[in-house]
Order: sequence, then C-alpha cells, then structure tokens
Amino acid sequence: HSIAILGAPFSKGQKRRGVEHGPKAIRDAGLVERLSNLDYTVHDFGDLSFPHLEKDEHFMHVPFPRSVGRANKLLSNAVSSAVGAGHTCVMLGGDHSLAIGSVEGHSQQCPDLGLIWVDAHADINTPLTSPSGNLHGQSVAFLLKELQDKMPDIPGFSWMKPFLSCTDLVYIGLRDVDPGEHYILKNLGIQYFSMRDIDRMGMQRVMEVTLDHLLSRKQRPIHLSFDIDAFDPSLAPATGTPVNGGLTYREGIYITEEIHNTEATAGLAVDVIASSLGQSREGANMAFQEIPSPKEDTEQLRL
Ligand SMILES: N/C(=N\O)NCCC[NH3+]
Ligand SMILES: [Mn+2]
Ligand SMILES: [Mn+2]
Ligand SMILES: [Mn+2]
Repeated sequence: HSIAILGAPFSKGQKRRGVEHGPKAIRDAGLVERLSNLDYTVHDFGDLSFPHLEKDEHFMHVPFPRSVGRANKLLSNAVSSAVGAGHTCVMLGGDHSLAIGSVEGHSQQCPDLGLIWVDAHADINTPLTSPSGNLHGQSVAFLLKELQDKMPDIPGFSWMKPFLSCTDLVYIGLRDVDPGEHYILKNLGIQYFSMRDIDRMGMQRVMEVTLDHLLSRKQRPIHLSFDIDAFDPSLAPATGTPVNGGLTYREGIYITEEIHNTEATAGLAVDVIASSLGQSREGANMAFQEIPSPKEDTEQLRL
C-alpha cells in the first residue's frame, strides 16, 4: 500500500504567518520514517511551490482570493494525479483553505467520496457570512452544491465547481461555530458531532454513526481533513486559533484507526492541517512533537 506525501507550504487562507512551516515541521517530526516503519511504501513528492501574485487585492473583505484560488488549483492537480496513480494521498498544510484543492482533486478521481472534517471549526462561512473574510474559514462552502447559489464569483476560483452533497459530509470536534455557520449547518441538516456530542456519546459511538452515515448504503472512498486545532490546545498549543476543550490524543488516534479499519481505505486521502502555527519555528515543532513515537502507535494498532 503506497502513500504519497504532498507538502503545501501555504498560509494566505488566513492572516497569521508561520503555518507555511507546517510541512517541514511535520517531516522533521519524522512522518516519513514513521509511515515506513508501518510498512507503507512512501513517495514524498516534496513541497508544491506557490507563485507569489503581485496584484491580489481583496474581494469584498476576503484577503488574497487569487493566491488562494491559484494555490488550490495547483494542489487539486497534484492530489488528483497522486490519487490517480493509486497512492493514498497525505497533504501537509498549511492552512485549511488548502482543503478546497485537496478535496476537489480527490473528487476528480473519486466523485463519490465522503468527507470527514475534524476541526474545532466548521469552516463553512460564505464571504457574506464570514466575520473575518479569511478563506480558511470558508473552505467547505466552496465544496457544497447546496451553497453554490450563496457563493459570489470570487476571483481565482473559476476553475472549480461545487461537487459535494451535504449528506456526504460529517463534522467531528466542533466547538467554535459562527452564527452564520450554525444557520447553514441547521438549514442544510449537515451531520455533525460537537465536543458536547462526543462528551455524551463517546468517540466509539461517534465513529460508528459517522461511518454508518457515510458507508451504510455503499462503500466509497473517504477524505479525512484533520485540522490540528481539533486537538485540545494543551496537546497542540501552536495553532493560531486555539479553542479550549478539544480532542484528546486518543480520541484523535481513534478517529484515524476507525477509518483505517474500514475497507474505504482504497482511495483514502488525508489533509494534515496546521491552521496557523505560532510565529516561531519552535511553535511549529511544538505543534507536532507532542505525538508519541511510532512504537507506541504500533503497539496501540496491534492491541
Ligand atoms: N482555524 C479556523 N478554522 O479551522 N479558523 C476559521 C474559523 C473561524 N470561524
Ligand atoms: Mn479548519
Ligand atoms: Mn479549526
Ligand atoms: Mn483551522
């Protein structure tokens, strides 16, 4: 089973710098070695290079629209060819606006994919509901067919069309949702498990319901978009958007183990998102060195 690593050192989906060091920090934390120790064949395709666009003025209050759109078009092509070559694609961010290209590229090969979005945030604002305008908080709105009449034509995004139905999406870990997002979640009947739902149901039950919701009618490829700020800030402190009361390490690992244990691993793609790390490289390293070494993971996998 082969894994393609794609680095996406990009941070213009939000205003803090530092997250472009995410791919290097994740590699420095030993990702390739750890995956190889789990007997995967790892193809590290290195980092995508994103052209700096001179002219990229705001669209409404949305910063860097053309840069974000361009980066995601490049990423979409790279993810599509990695998945098309039969690899499980692991995209290293970078901020969560990159999920637009990652999920869209995956859908080019697997149009019936199901999306699991693990995040403290819903990232489903439209430009009209977003308080900040930052595109990392609007990624899901670009993907959903049901929201396309609510999305203005943002410069830089003419290359893509929404492809996902809201029944193909499940959120896990929500605990900081904007009013406009809450309205959209309720209005579209999107399946989500907030931290309160996890408190009440436990992660085992949450994953049973999530995978039943996505896979009961038919097997299909899964796209996991995992924002590191889903973890409790005590575990992943170096994120620009910390929200207390997040996932434990075990809850995060359990999510990935349960997805691994479904047959849906054919055509699996994963986003490892560092929404915005601290200003320093130390912040980046701290964000990832919390995760225990492979032998502990392997023991857990074997138990
Ligand atoms: N880190 C963030 N998303 O994952 N920020 C955007 C959320 C603000 N509504
Ligand atoms: Mn996010
Ligand atoms: Mn988040
Ligand atoms: Mn984020």
